[in-house]
Amino acid sequence: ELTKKKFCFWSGPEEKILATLADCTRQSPINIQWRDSIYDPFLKPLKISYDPTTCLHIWNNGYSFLVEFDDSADRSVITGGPLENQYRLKQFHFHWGAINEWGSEHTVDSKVYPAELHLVHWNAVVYPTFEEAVMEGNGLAVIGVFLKLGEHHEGLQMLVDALPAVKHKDTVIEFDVFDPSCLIPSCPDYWTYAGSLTTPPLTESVTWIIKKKPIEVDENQLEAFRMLLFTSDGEEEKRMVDNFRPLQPLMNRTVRSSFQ
Ligand SMILES: CC[C@H](CNC(=O)c1ccc(S(N)(=O)=O)cc1)c1ccc2[nH]ccc2c1
Ligand SMILES: [Zn+2]
Repeated sequence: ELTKKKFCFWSGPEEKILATLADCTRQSPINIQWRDSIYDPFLKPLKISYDPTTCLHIWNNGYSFLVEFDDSADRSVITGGPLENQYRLKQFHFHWGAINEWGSEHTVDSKVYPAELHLVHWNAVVYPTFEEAVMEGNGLAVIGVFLKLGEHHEGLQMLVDALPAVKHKDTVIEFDVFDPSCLIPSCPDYWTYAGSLTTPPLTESVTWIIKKKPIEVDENQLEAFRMLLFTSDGEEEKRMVDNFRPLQPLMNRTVRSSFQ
C-alpha cells in the first residue's frame, strides 16, 4: 500500500526506512557537503527576468509570509541553469529561527544560517496549473538564498516595513511593486539537486537551486520576521519562529555545482 500511496513521513529516526518503503527518496532540505558536490561544466548560468509590477500582495499563511506574484503569463520567469524549461515565479517566502544560531533549512558543510529565502517557480510550459506542477517531478524550481547577519539590506527593508500589517495568520496586504532579484546575490555560483517541498504535502517535485553566496541582513530585519505570529487575531499569540524542516537523508542523490 505504501508504494502506491506516495506520501513522505515527517517523523523521527525510522524516517529512513519509511522513506525507502514509501519511495520518498528525494526529500528536502539536505546538508550540502561542499567537497562531495560535483562540478558540472554543462550547467548553464541561471537566467532571471522578473517584472516588478507582477507583485501582488504579502500574505501570512500561518507557516511563513509569502509575497505572491501574478503568474497568469510569462512575465516573471527563470530559465537556464539546470532547467529544461522556463519556470514562472509564483511566490517567495522565508524560513527562520527564534535566534540567529539557526533558522535555515539547507546547510552547507553543516553550517546553519539564521534564515533562508525560497523563490518558488513552476513549469508552465508543461503543466496547465501550479497545483498540477506541484505533483510532478519537474514541476517546480525553487531558488534558495541564505541570509546571514551583517549589513542592513535596503531591498529587504521594503518588505520588513510591511510586515506589521500581516502580523496575524490569514492577513494580507497589497504590495504592488517589488523586484525580488534585489534579494538574489549577483555571484552566479549555485548548487543544484532533485528534492521536494519542505512543508506538507512534501511532494518530490522541486529542482533546487541553492545560491552559494548569502545575502546580508541586519539584526532588526531578522527580528522583524520573529514578531510575526503563527496564530490568528484573537487566538493566544504564538511567535512565528523556527518554521524550518529538519535535514533529510541524501539517499542516492548527487549535488552538482555550477562552479569549480
Ligand atoms: C501542494 C502544496 C501547495 C502549497 N505549498 C506550496 O506551494 C509550497 C511551495 C514551496 C515550498 S518550499 N519551502 O519547499 O519552498 C513549500 C510549499 C498547494 C498548492 C495549491 C493548493 N490548492 C489547494 C491547496 C494547495 C496547496
Ligand atoms: Zn520554503
